[in-house]
Order: sequence, then C-alpha cells, then structure tokens
Amino acid sequence: MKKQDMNRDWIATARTLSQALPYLQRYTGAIVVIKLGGHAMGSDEAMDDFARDVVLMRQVGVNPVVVHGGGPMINAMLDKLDIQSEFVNGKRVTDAATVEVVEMVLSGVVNKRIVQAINRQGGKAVGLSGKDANLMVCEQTNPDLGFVGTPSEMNPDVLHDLFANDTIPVIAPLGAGKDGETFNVNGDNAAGAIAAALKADRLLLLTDVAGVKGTSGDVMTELKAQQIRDLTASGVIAGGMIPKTETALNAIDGGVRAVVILDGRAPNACLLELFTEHGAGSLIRAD
Ligand SMILES: Nc1ncnc2c1ncn2[C@@H]1O[C@H](COP(=O)(O)OP(=O)(O)O)[C@@H](O)[C@H]1O
Ligand SMILES: CC(=O)N[C@@H](CCC(=O)OP(=O)(O)O)C(=O)O
Repeated sequence: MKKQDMNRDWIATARTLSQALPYLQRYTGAIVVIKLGGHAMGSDEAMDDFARDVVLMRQVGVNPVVVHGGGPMINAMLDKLDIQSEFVNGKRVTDAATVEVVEMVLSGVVNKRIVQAINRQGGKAVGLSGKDANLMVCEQTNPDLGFVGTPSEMNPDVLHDLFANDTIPVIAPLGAGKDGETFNVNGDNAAGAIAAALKADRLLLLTDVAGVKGTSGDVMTELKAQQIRDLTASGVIAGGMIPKTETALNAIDGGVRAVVILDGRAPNACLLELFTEHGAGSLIRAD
C-alpha cells in the first residue's frame, strides 16, 4: 500500500475513533443486555462477529449480558424426534416431552455454542440458565400453554458477581418453578426480565428484520409506548414481533432506560447501535 493511502486509512480510522469516544465514555460501566434470537444466529462466521463485538464491549468497560433464544434449533430437534409443536401469540405450547427437548437444545447446544464463540474471541463467558442461582424463578403463564413460564422472582446477584470477575454471562431462557418444574420462557421475555432486574442501561433485541415496521412498511427509528399499543391493536405488529414489543414495554416499566429492536445479522449491529450517533433499528423509550 502507498504511504498516501496508508495515511488516508489512518485518518479515517482516527476520525471514526474520535467520533466513537463520547459514546464509549457514555457506556463505561453500563449494563447492556443483548437478546440473540434464533433467527439472528447465522453461520459460524456471523457468530464469531457477534462474539467479537461482545468481547470488544467488555474491553471498553461495558458489562454485556447475552440472553439467547433458539426457536429454529428447537424446531429442528422436535422434527427429528417427531414431536409436534405449535405457537400461540409467539409462545410455544410446551408439554412435558417438549420442555425436555427445549432444555437440552437451549442449555446444552445453543448456550455452549455462544459461550465457546465468545471465549474463542478472547472473552471469558460463563453459560447459565434462569435456574442457576435462582436467577429467574417462574410461574406458569397460562395452563393452555403447558410448561411455559413467566418470570416472577429475579435474583441477579450472580450476574453482578460475574461482572466483578470480568466475565460475560450467557443465559438460556429456562426457569424453575416453586414446585421444581422446568419452565420454557420466551427468550424476549427472559431478556426483558433480566434487563429489568439489572436496571440495565440498554436492552438490545437482535432479530432478523431491521426494526419495527409501521403502517407504511418502513422501519420506525423511534417508537413510544402508545404507538406500539396502536400498531399491535391494528395487527401491524404481529407474530414474533409481539413478544418483543411487549417485552420492550415491560422492561421500560421495570426501569430499563431504553430498548432497541435491530437486525442482529447486520455487521457490527451492537457496536453501531451503542457507539454511533445514528444508532440502529427501532429505539423504544417511555412516553
Ligand atoms: N411490524 C413488524 N415489524 C417487523 N417485523 C414484524 C412485524 N410484525 C411481525 N413481524 C415479524 O416478526 C419477526 C421477528 O420475530 P421472530 O421471528 O420471533 O424473531 P427471533 O427469532 O429473532 O426472536 C420478523 O421476521 C417479522 O416477520
Ligand atoms: C415459550 C417459548 O416460546 N419459548 C421459546 C424459547 C426459545 C426462543 O425464544 O427462541 P427465539 O428467540 O429464537 O424465538 C421456544 O420454545 O421457542
């Protein structure tokens, strides 16, 4: 490369860094909960990119917490085992056989894939589910959904211990009930409850669309609670987007400063959201 070109590259990098500096300072010590949905988990390279971003966040002083889903991976295993499954309002109807498969896939396979990817990028990740250290105690959501849980009591001390040890928690969305049951929790709902328990600065819900689309079909860069209620009532917000927006509203009520719904497959999605002026996806704040 010619010296002139090297200088130009260097100037561009320096400009990017100096622009990012105020944002890096703003997030020093911040808690950022990142929900990685099953549809946002791509190839091994995409997983490595995600892991690199999470490690970089930690290196600049942010406390990232990863909460993951894995719906498509659960579907694939249920298919192999010839177990039928259906969703009601974005939640899987979960019988006793299904909840075993859900735990096996989420805690056993998906969780460890993320932990390993972060560790390979030089981070120190520890995998948990909501059962560990009673992090997320659940109640049955609705008898019609079987073993689907709603977080009812959160004990986030274990996460603070991990932050103090420079460790990145990676959490599978399962919780224990008071009578020893295992509950399957929608990943978005779990991430929202964890973010609220931590009074997180940001909850990032990574998915496979650029953000929440409004009536015109365009992504809305900012949304208030009332707009979400209106778009849901009119059916513009539907399917898997319902638990996300529902989670966003509950998280904000629970003390999370802001929630962003964004495309996790876009390169450096989390870094662009946190460390640039324009951010990414749909930003949701209190009215
Ligand atoms: N108003 C909307 N804006 C954007 N996506 C929407 C909207 N309504 C429904 N969706 C659907 O929600 C999906 C995201 O939910 P889901 O597939 O459950 O994601 P994940 O697996 O990442 O949690 C989008 O791919 C889209 O098909
Ligand atoms: C109750 C319920 O629906 N649980 C989800 C848990 C996984 C999840 O939420 O995965 P995504 O984030 O990839 O959708 C399920 O069984 O699919």
